[in-house]
Amino acid sequence: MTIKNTDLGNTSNHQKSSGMPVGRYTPFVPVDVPDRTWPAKKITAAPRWLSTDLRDGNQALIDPMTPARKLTMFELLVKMGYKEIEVGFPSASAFDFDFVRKLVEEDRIPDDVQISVLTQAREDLIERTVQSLVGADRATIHLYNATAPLFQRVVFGVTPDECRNIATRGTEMVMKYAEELLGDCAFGYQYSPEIFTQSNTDFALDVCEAVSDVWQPEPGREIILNLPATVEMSTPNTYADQIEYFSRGLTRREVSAISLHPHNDRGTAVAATELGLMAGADRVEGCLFGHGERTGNVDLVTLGMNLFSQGIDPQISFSDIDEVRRTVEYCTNLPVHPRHPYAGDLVYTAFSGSHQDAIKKGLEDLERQAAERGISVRDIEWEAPYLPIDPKDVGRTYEAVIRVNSQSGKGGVAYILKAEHKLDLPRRAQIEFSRVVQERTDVEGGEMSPDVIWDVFRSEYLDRKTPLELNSVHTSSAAGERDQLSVNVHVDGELRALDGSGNGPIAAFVDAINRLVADEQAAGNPVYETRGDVRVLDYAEHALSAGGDAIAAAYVECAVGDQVLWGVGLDANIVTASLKAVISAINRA
Ligand SMILES: CC(=O)SCCNC(=O)CCNC(=O)[C@H](O)C(C)(C)COP(=O)(O)OP(=O)(O)OC[C@H]1O[C@@H](n2cnc3c(N)ncnc32)[C@H](O)[C@@H]1OP(=O)(O)O
Ligand SMILES: CC(C)C(=O)C(=O)O
Repeated sequence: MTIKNTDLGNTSNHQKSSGMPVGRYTPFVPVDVPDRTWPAKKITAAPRWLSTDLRDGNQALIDPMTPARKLTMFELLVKMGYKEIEVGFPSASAFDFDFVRKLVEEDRIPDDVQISVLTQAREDLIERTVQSLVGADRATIHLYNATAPLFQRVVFGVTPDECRNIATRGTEMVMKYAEELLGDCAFGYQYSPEIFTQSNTDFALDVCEAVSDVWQPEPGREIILNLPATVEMSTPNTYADQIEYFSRGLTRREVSAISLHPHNDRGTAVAATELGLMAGADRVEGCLFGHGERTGNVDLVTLGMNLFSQGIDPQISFSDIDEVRRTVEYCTNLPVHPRHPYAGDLVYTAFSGSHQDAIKKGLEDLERQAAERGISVRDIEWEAPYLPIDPKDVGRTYEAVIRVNSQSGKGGVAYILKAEHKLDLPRRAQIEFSRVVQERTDVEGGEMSPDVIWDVFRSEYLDRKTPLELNSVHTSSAAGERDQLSVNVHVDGELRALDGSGNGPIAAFVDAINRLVADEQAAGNPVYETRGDVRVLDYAEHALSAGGDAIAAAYVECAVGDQVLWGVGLDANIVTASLKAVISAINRA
């Protein structure tokens, strides 16, 4: 045998330069943490969450939320369990200011919820921001300025000392106006060295220490130091290194909450957040479904559900994920992607045959275990192929789990017949019917809905009335004797009385049919000339439901001449169901 050399080029992997201007980009330089400890850590509890849907999420929308939509979003967040909610940038617009006023004046903030508001470090904006909170029982004022060298040079035109000064002066002004205007309000303080990821970590730490010197955190008077990956710069481990480095270097650590605020520029915000938590962060800021500037803030739904799927309570309820999704779509006017983790339309759906087969077996295994242990499936530890969580835990249904198109196999089709119609087809019948479905999907393309699958099944197995249709059945059997059977059958529309005998009613019925064919052939009836003998090869039956008036399903595999086919019969009487199944196979021949 000769083996052809399939090497297409000189390089080992056949790939060629893209020709794209890669030389314009420089790799990120990570902070050096050779003795990092975070890789060995585990996340064992939910962090403190802050939703910034109404601020970072809102500022990035094509159509910022109207006051009514903002209120709907606020109420959703409260209902889900968020206790820290950034409600806006009050100095940005009358809309934002008025919304905060509405929450305060209409007493819409539950006692266990802390709202926060964002401001630049500019005196007029700080004063206006604090004014928006007058009358609030508690609130957090969040101040930011950029510490990254690029921003110092290009945006602000400041030296590092001046940059630090913007932060400390801003903090002083927040304290001044809050003390002047907020009376009894228990106000908290949050500072963000913006573009933390692009800043020198030592410098960001230095600015945060200076800000803390002004705020003077102590027990009962924490400072939140929020370290934004305003732009996600590199692989998630580099963010975790920055967080561990910062956390270790920070003084007054026990009275400082280290907060993560990741964006998703590289598509790894969720991973960066999880590693950041392992690196010691206490708190996470993000948006539902990852709304927010550019590629979005980190997605709070994925983060929360990732915890849930590990057996850790996210302390946020996602039990009606579709309601959460619908509300967010309404408020943001943007759709959630069908493949969005945990919530997308397609994420609890398998089209492909091998996935459907494995899921069907997995769900059956859970049912079997539940029956053996005498408990509900909902109390069984979840373990199912391809499904990281039970769709029912987020209010989705099994019905949507398996859907059928041209990529589907017998498992999916069988699952739908079982889930929707309680029909548990024998394996070879599954294979046969999935071919029938495949022929349809190959011709028509697209998805075949459970209703259409059922129509196809009925017309293929249950609704055929020619050449035979059962009219009535009489059987008699005595111990040790063969069953005697008399049936009235419509044969091509004409009612005929047939008799047969055999070991059991099915054998007796087949005998009756074979006698009919033999008689007609002997009489020279051309219709029966080529009709072969009927033989039963396999048989299965089950009840469709429990109880005395249950319907029985019978499946009979018959050889009709040289064809092998399955027939299906449904009837309240099991004998009638079996005979109908034989007729179903014959009518299909
Ligand atoms: C990463 C983030 O998401 S940060 C939040 C960003 N969100 C928003 O900006 C939404 C709301 N913002 C706004 O509506 C407007 O920016 C306003 C109303 C707050 C301010 O508007 P303007 O006064 O027109 O200023 P503008 O936003 O253009 O800011 C630019 C000026 O502010 C300075 N500035 C920007 N950020 C800050 C800051 N955090 N602290 C102090 N000064 C700042 C800039 O250096 C610049 O100064 P210059 O005019 O002397 O060059
Ligand atoms: C204001 C800060 C926290 C911000 O939104 C960011 O840096 O992305």
